[in-house]
Amino acid sequence: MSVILEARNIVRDYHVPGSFLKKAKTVHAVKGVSFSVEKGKTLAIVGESGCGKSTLGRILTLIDPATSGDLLIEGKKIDIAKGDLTPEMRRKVQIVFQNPYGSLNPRQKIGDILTEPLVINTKTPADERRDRAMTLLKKVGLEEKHYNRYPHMFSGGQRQRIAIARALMLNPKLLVLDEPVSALDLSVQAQVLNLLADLQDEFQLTYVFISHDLSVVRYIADEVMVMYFGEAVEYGSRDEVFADPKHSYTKTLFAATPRADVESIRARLAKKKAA
Ligand SMILES: Nc1ncnc2c1ncn2[C@@H]1O[C@H](COP(=O)(O)OP(=O)(O)OP(=O)(O)O)[C@@H](O)[C@H]1O
Repeated sequence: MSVILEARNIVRDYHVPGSFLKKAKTVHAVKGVSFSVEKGKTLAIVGESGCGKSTLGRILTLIDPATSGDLLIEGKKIDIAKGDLTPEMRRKVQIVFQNPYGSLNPRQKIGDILTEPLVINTKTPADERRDRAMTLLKKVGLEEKHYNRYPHMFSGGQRQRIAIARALMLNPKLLVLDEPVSALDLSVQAQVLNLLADLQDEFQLTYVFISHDLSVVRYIADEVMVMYFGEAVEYGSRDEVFADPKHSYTKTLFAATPRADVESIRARLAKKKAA
């Protein structure tokens, strides 16, 4: 199995300037985190609000620079302090955000939202851009007629499908999924998670799945990393971590999590394993 992404000792400090009433301070959001993800696999990064998981997700997609550490994409080292990715490297990693209402420009038609990454990053001719957008619309369970509609005409689940299609337009190797289903109803969550599993199979995608929801993580992850105050306190295969959590924080986290109705995801994964 080939490693698509390797993160070595990633650190991110935020310097918060002082004011008349408050002293300046440094927030240590990520404190030296290392992990790797193999092609076609899903690493879930779990932890409660403020543990640094979104910061890490933004570093992986180079939206946010790291203070120090190394990031290797397909073995090639990226300067993450500068975030100077070549267009080719930038295409390899894409992100889907939590909020399907905020992440799509309300003034753009779906066709323009989908083709924009190709306009910005490639010289793909207009007719090919349109063809690719149409193909991906169908792959995510939408229809060609949706191409000329606006985001407000879609439900939350459909908008997240559009955001997933947009992330796939550049044919990436790795998707960072930052709480991609947390804003959706449970039944819609299951549909979107099943879609992600199908797309992963079809395109051999690698996922970094950021979530606070253990019941979702349990069914989609191959590997799990639990973060606590900027540190990775647990890291291993899903079965190991769930069967035998080592850190007291993980034990507390697991004990406090109700099981959600994710039977369809469980069935989908059982089928995948049996195949
Ligand atoms: N731009 C910033 N400036 C200063 N501090 C920040 C900034 N962004 C994040 N932080 C701090 O870094 C820490 C980690 O934040 P981060 O958003 O990564 O956590 P999280 O686990 O993703 O939480 P959530 O799920 O609520 O988004 C928090 O203490 C947060 O307040």
